Amino acid sequence: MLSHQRLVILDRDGVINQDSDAYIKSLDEWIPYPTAIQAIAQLSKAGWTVAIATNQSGIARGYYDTAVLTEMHDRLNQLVEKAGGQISHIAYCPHGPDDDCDCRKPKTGLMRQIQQHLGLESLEKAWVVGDSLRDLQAGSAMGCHVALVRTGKGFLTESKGFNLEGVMVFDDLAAFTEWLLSAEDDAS
Ligand SMILES: O=P(O)(O)OC[C@@H](O)[C@H]1O[C@@H](OP(=O)(O)O)[C@@H](O)[C@@H](O)[C@@H]1O
Ligand SMILES: [Mg+2]
Ligand SMILES: [Zn+2]
Repeated sequence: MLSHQRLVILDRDGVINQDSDAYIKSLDEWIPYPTAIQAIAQLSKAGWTVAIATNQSGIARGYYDTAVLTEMHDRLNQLVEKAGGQISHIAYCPHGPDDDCDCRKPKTGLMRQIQQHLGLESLEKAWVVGDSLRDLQAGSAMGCHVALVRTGKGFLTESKGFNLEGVMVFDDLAAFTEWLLSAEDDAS
């Protein structure tokens, strides 16, 4: 049982890699933010557990399949491991908006999958970092701390406004990571 919640759950598109309104449909279209890869490695090296919770409705829409998604996630894991870090679990929702599944954010099924995979009693005190309101809603529903990044759809999400308490806003994942690790230093 992982005792304390030094856990960060990341949204993928728009946080770790560039997003597109045309979906990320192939390995060639999956373009990571270099600073995000470094940030994930930094979190790992500082003893944080990193997991990912991502909606992938492009599968239900027929734009790509799970084999292509696996190629993207293998590349992501390679890059993070090469930078000295690791990703503990990638939870994805392959369903579409009309499939009424339990896992499409803002529902909490992906978060609960990560919780179960890590053997945690709760996700309270874990951090959820996303670029869309649904990411923050899913995290908030699980009692997590939530942070919005301005990359991907984040700037638009911020400009639209949201009625969620306690959302911290950062320019990107690197800025969130720098804040989190320095806040921890100050507290120690
Ligand atoms: O940000 P995460 O959860 O990692 O992934 C988001 C993607 O699955 C896609 O989600 C879609 O939303 P709809 O699924 O069509 O509502 C659109 O926002 C696309 O632009 C985006 O690439
Ligand atoms: Mg996103
Ligand atoms: Zn689903």
